Amino acid sequence: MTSSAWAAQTLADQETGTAFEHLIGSLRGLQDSVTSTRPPAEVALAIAAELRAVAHRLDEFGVGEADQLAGAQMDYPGRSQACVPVLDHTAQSADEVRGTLQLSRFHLGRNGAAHGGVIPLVFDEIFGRLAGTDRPRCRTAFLHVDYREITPIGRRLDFTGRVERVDGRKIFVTGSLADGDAVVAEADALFVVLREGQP
Ligand SMILES: CCCCCCCC(=O)SCCNC(=O)CCNC(=O)[C@H](O)C(C)(C)COP(=O)(O)OP(=O)(O)OC[C@H]1O[C@@H](n2cnc3c(N)ncnc32)[C@H](O)[C@@H]1OP(=O)(O)O
Repeated sequence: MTSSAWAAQTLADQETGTAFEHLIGSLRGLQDSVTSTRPPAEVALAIAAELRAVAHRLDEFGVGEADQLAGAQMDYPGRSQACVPVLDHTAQSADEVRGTLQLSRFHLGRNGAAHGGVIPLVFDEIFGRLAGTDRPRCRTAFLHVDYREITPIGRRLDFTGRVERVDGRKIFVTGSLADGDAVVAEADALFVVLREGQP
């Protein structure tokens, strides 16, 4: 069991946490449904009104960042964060991670290829969790991505991440994303451990 510097600042009771994760799962599904359909105007307008009503229903439960569950539930593969693709870790230590993820229509760029901006998002998530495992909180100073081939949506992809070197506050990491035998993207990044008082 590893501990993360990004561990939840807010722990919900299990019922609340699980229910919130269901809510995020439904939101992910909605993002895909909206992206992959072409409803007639009256249907689109009716659904838009329903979604505004849903959002309004949540208004009374607004909280500040320290109390939000989104992004803070580290026990769930997507940490209840709808912006970031769900990472299913199969191996995880403070030095190395492996796992799988699947991008969906919501992440589409064009012609079956994932949006180019999604790939660094994925690497930042993989690397950020890795760099913060059993270490103090750190932030991405740089993140360099090499796009080797298009990254397909709708297929299970393998990811890796590895801490190559730690030099004082600097943590250098590398990683890859593969579709079967084909490496579709590689990345390297620097994370810097935050000093006291740094946001
Ligand atoms: C579960 C959650 C997972 C998701 C995690 C997601 C993580 C993120 O995305 S964080 C958000 C994106 N990143 C940011 O917003 C960071 C913005 N930048 C900053 O806050 C600062 O520039 C920060 C903290 C990175 C470094 O600033 P600071 O603490 O003052 O460090 P500083 O003293 O300048 O540099 C420390 C060392 O790093 C090096 N360094 C800093 N930035 C860079 C860079 N871009 N390139 C190369 N080296 C760098 C410096 O040269 C220095 O090296 P040395 O010690 O050898 O002299």
